[in-house]
Amino acid sequence: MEKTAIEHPVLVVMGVSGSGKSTVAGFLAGSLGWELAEGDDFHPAANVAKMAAGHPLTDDDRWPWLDTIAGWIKDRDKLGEPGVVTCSALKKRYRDVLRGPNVVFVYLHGRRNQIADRLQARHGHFMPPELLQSQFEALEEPTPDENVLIVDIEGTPAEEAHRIIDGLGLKATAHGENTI
Ligand SMILES: Nc1ncnc2c1ncn2[C@@H]1O[C@H](COP(=O)(O)OP(=O)(O)OP(=O)(O)O)[C@@H](O)[C@H]1O
Ligand SMILES: O=C(O)[C@H](O)[C@@H](O)[C@H](O)[C@H](O)CO
Repeated sequence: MEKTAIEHPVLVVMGVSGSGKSTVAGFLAGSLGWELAEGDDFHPAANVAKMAAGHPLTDDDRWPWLDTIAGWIKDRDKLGEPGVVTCSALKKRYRDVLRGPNVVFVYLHGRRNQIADRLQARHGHFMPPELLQSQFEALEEPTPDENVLIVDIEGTPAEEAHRIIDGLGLKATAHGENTI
């Protein structure tokens, strides 16, 4: 996509479980000095329990969660502040809930095997690696008309964040921990 001309963008870092949303969003928000929200924190407890028990969420499980994230995005807009939020946003109709004048999607694209390896190596997270198959089944990749930057999940998280900042024509302003 073109470099963003939006004055206060909210970057929605999206992709299947294990694509690196939380990790990369941390570097992005840290480097840009922008507010960060973790989409997983907006899930009702029942959703987390369901996933932890090995069951994929349904559309009905996801609508209230998406509404909450959309609310966070709108609040940033009202404040005239940029931000970064993680959200799997797997289907086009989920992204329709999140879309807005200030929203730019950043899709972390990777091969299934590569992501499966990362999930196998990840510990202490409620999401079981076995749900990756269902995540790919639900996935409708964003198309170029969706105001999206597509990023391959190659290199270190800091390198990925650097490519995103560059690709969107943004400027890293902050220095310190978790910056690029
Ligand atoms: N660029 C990278 N290179 C190597 N490992 C990475 C990279 N990005 C993320 N990881 C690792 O891959 C695993 C998955 O990343 P992360 O938890 O950020 O994904 P996620 O998309 O937020 O997953 P979920 O949706 O399940 O919360 C983590 O263990 C993380 O440390
Ligand atoms: O839409 C979904 O199925 C969920 O949002 C999942 O993607 C989880 O939230 C996440 O992957 C686990 O951290």
